[in-house]
Amino acid sequence: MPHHCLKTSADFYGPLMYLKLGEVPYIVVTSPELAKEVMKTQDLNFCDRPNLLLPTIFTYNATDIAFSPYGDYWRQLRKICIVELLSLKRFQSFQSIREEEVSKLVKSISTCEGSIVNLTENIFSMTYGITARAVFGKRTKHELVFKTALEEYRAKTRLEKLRRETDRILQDIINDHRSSHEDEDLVDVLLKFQHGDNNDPLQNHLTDDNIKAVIQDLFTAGSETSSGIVLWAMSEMVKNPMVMKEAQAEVRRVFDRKGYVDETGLHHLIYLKSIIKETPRLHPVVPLLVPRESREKSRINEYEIPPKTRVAVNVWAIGRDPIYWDEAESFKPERFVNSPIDFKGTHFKYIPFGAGRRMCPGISFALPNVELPLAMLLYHFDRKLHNGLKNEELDMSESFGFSLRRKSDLCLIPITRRP
Ligand code: HEM
Repeated sequence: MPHHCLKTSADFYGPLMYLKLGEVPYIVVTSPELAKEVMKTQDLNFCDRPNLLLPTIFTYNATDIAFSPYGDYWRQLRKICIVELLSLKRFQSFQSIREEEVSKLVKSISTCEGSIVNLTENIFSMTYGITARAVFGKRTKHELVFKTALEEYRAKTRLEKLRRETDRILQDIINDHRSSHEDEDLVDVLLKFQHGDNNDPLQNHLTDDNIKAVIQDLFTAGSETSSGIVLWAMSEMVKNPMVMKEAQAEVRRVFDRKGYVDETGLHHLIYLKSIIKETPRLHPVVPLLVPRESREKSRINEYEIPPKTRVAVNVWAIGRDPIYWDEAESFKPERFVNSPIDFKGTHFKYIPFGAGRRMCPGISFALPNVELPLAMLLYHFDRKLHNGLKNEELDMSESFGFSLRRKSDLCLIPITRRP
């Protein structure tokens, strides 16, 4: 795991390391102070993205939001993303989609009472389902093919063939949207920016390829990451039964009168929200953040940093550093109850969504996709491990790809407590 090796090196060499990978200069940052220097004090210099092979193939020559170079085009896309695609109004409009998809998950698990359920597969399908409906609407017949193609991208196989396949699917989806006008989804919103009647020349010139690049971003960033947090949180609760018990008691206390879980009561779940904060401290799904690149020659402390130096911030190592966290390796959600630390990228010892100009714009979209399934699973089911495995024996090994996933699927036996 690169983030493990880099932590070991940082323990020896210190929180600012300079590496050359072949000809490519890299700095690796492993402290909150230096993370703040890079992502706040000198954010304007370090907010470019490097030209990487995989995103170039995958995201139409890096014309998406996450990998496009800093400049007017990125600024414009980011604005569309924040004001139009991921706005509060838009997020609220997808509430019923989220509730329906999570209820479907609960129903499907209930039918497997007493037998082994692969929660990893189920959670990924649920978040793909929510994202597909939000981005493509109901109209797509391609969801499964698109999802499989993304999985294969993750395995980095048959890249060129896959790129052609996903391109064909996305073009089909765009064409379908041009010819039918049902409830507005995110593809419809993006299409408005092709033929908008506003005066901004850039907004009128989003090409089909630009739109496809943004769709890929929303799909990958929206599904992989949220599923990852749900599964890591559930795994930590299985390993720490007292935490599970307290979370379950809270959810049932809040929702028992109603008899079911919906989004309106989620704000009462103070302890569950702390679990959701504690999870990416130990298991950040983007452990080195998305690489940045410096635009000019600069200095950090007494060191000169050349232009076009790539930057990795080891969020995974910072989250486990005993200098900044008591009992750093233990899963202790209590540390976040009544704590001012939030996801907004202002507390640099805790930046699972990044910080600064390139910070994740999808936080408010992501959180209900994590809170709602966890609350529903805790409300309806108790669970046990199969093969007589003890809680503390649950394997927590990681697999590194687009996001940091569990290496083995999380499989549990559900016991229905609230039908
Ligand atoms: C638990 C869920 C999520 C986590 C942990 C997460 C984390 C991150 C991180 C660490 C970055 C890089 C930040 C940096 O470079 O400083 C990022 C960027 C990004 N995320 Fe998220 N993300 C999540 C969910 C989402 C969702 C739901 C969306 C959209 C639907 C989204 C869209 C994006 C985009 C477009 C970028 C690129 C921003 C830019 O370069 O300007 N993310 N995310």
